[in-house]
Amino acid sequence: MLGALEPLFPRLVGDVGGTNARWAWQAAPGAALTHVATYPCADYASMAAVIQHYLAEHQHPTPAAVSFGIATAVTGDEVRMTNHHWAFSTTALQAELGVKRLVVLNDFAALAASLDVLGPQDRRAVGGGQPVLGQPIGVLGPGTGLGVAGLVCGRDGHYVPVAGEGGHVTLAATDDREAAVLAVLRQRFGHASAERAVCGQGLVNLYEALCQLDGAPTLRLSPADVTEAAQLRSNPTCVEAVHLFCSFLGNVAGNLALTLGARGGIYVGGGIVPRLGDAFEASAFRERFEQKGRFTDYLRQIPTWVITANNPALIGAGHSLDD
Ligand SMILES: Nc1ncnc2c1ncn2[C@@H]1O[C@H](COP(=O)(O)OP(=O)(O)OP(=O)(O)O)[C@@H](O)[C@H]1O
Repeated sequence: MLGALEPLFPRLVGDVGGTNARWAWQAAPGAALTHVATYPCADYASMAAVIQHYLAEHQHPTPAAVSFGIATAVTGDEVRMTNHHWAFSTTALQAELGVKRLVVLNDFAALAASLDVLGPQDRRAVGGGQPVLGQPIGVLGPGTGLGVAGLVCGRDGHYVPVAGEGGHVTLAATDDREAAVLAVLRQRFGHASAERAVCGQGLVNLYEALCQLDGAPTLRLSPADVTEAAQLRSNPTCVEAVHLFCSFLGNVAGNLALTLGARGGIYVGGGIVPRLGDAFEASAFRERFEQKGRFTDYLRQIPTWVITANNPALIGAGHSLDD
């Protein structure tokens, strides 16, 4: 029989994406997370280096336990990031840090692990629908990549995160313009996955595909340039790129809801959607989420929320040390 895990404190919890590594400290059971700090991954040679930098900067002792979510599939001791060059062995990292317990999990599994404790103040609804208690929940979020995970409820009422690599599912079109854009992406990448359109670089890919289709000059733009030009309405191709981004995200979110039977709701996380502001609510996201033929009524009942809580994945990483 499995015994309960010894509660180890103090703890370091983290959320490591392709661009940013966020860390926080939890001194004792039930204590709030403190010393939340974000570091650009590109500034550090390795995972151990950024952790040691955080601990030194905040003058923390060696923690008893460390848990972090990371943007990749975690399938064994060797962990290699999808959108960044860091790779490490979990056992070697634990030895290097000198901690009693180290938990490494997929970043969206960590985010999923926080969802059942989020309250109405931690999310903003986009569209209608009501959550059904005890039913599966889905979460997806465009950032450097596109993270996707689920949360399913066991017979004891306890929710368990399900990690997957749903960002790499094949993207589908819902109209002729999307089909034309997909053809360009397929030509360029071979496989046009959801992540090729629905992430930071995806915004740029969409913009460039539209320029190619329309025979327009292609500017060298960053993801932030695309959303800024769309917000200012200074570049119609950028406006359309953001429109397609939201449309594809709605389509993928609807697919996730159908696949999981996510009548507990779908959450949208990641760094990009909150930056779109009100434009996201006014976008095609919800319409595309619901637009699934004979299952439109089913999807209409499912709420979709944008996560507004600060650093929920850090809370989820902490929960993972107790499970
Ligand atoms: N204003 C903006 N509009 C659109 N995209 C932006 C904006 N600012 C930054 N980005 C893009 O957001 C992405 C980073 O997202 P996020 O902050 O969620 O990072 P992350 O957690 O490291 O990512 P991930 O977990 O997906 O690996 C980058 O691709 C960046 O170019």
